[in-house]
Amino acid sequence: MTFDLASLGWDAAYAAVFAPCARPDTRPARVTRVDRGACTVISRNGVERATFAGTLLSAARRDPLSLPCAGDWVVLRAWPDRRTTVEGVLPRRTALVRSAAGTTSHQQVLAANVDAVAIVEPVDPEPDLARIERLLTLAWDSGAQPLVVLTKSDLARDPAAIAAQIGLIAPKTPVHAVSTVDGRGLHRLRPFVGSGRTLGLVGRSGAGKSSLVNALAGTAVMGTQEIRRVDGRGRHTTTYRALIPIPGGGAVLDTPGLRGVGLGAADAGIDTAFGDVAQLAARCQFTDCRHQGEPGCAVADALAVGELTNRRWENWQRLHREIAVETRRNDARRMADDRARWKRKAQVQRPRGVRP
Ligand SMILES: Nc1nc2c(ncn2[C@@H]2O[C@H](COP(=O)(O)OP(=O)(O)OP(=O)(O)O)[C@@H](O)[C@H]2O)c(=O)[nH]1
Ligand SMILES: [Zn+2]
Repeated sequence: MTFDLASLGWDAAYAAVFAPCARPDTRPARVTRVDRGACTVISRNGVERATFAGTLLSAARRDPLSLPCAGDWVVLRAWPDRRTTVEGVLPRRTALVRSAAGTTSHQQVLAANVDAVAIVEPVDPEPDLARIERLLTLAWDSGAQPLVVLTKSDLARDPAAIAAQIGLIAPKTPVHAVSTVDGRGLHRLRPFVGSGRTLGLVGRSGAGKSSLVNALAGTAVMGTQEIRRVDGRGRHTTTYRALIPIPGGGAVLDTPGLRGVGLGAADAGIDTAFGDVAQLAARCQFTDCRHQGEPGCAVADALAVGELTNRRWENWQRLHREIAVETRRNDARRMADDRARWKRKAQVQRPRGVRP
């Protein structure tokens, strides 16, 4: 069986980056999931399992984000003893990165090389606006096009009205209400999983991501919550990320239900996700306005007339603080890493028996 990698997004630009690694025993592949220190990939030969090359593992000690993750294009190598290894990861075009809950210093790539990121949020119970804003910030920072998918719209009386409301907090972002029960709205998502295109899904556990994957892929490829509930372990979340090819189309990349999503250093995302607030802030009389009662503050004026809600303003401030703290922490860690590296280097270079 040969698999057409172009349907998964392989193109001339990826081929050009891969070219220097092209050898009779190497081939390109896309990672569909990572678990237990190895990964499942799709190459032209179809689905394969591969372990990580030693060079990859030692690079990961310096930069954990460099390890392969779902959606990555990688250089696969076949060994005479039938082992298959991942030798390298091609540069990511987009990367959805979060800071793990609690340990904000630990970052994790949730999805690589997705063209669009769907923030999946149910209409019932009521959508959580702060969570949507947080995930939009992360999505804009990834480099991919965000969209909001409101699931379970069969449970709402007026899903179009809810979508319009969400549109107000999601500048430049399409908002689609869908239902996997009656199928409404799903056709609007088709273009995002057309041939060569990959749609990433993020959202809390139970938002309806697995059901969406099944509806888009046309088969029950992902276990939904109902199925997992009977496995007796009481676990409700998808434990692995998975890139799933869509028959006749591209792919969808599901991520596990996220509880705490730290923003990391997603400063590039926040100005777009909150484009309206950024524009307001730029209109303040003083360029260094802190929007805390200074004269001529456009933010204060907008809050006074209700053009900007207190809820959105407070969330913007919260997310901004979080990014600032994380950026400082990252800088401090980078400096400590650099110092440690220099120290090691100095020890290696110092001739034996010579004391400084
Ligand atoms: N009424 C209705 N229920 C839905 C719809 N989509 C999903 N559900 C239900 O919502 C629950 C959660 O759906 P899942 O698809 O498992 O949610 P998930 O986001 O994949 O959850 P995790 O795998 O834990 O991340 C299940 O009981 C589904 O049957 C929908 O369109 N309408
Ligand atoms: Zn101001």
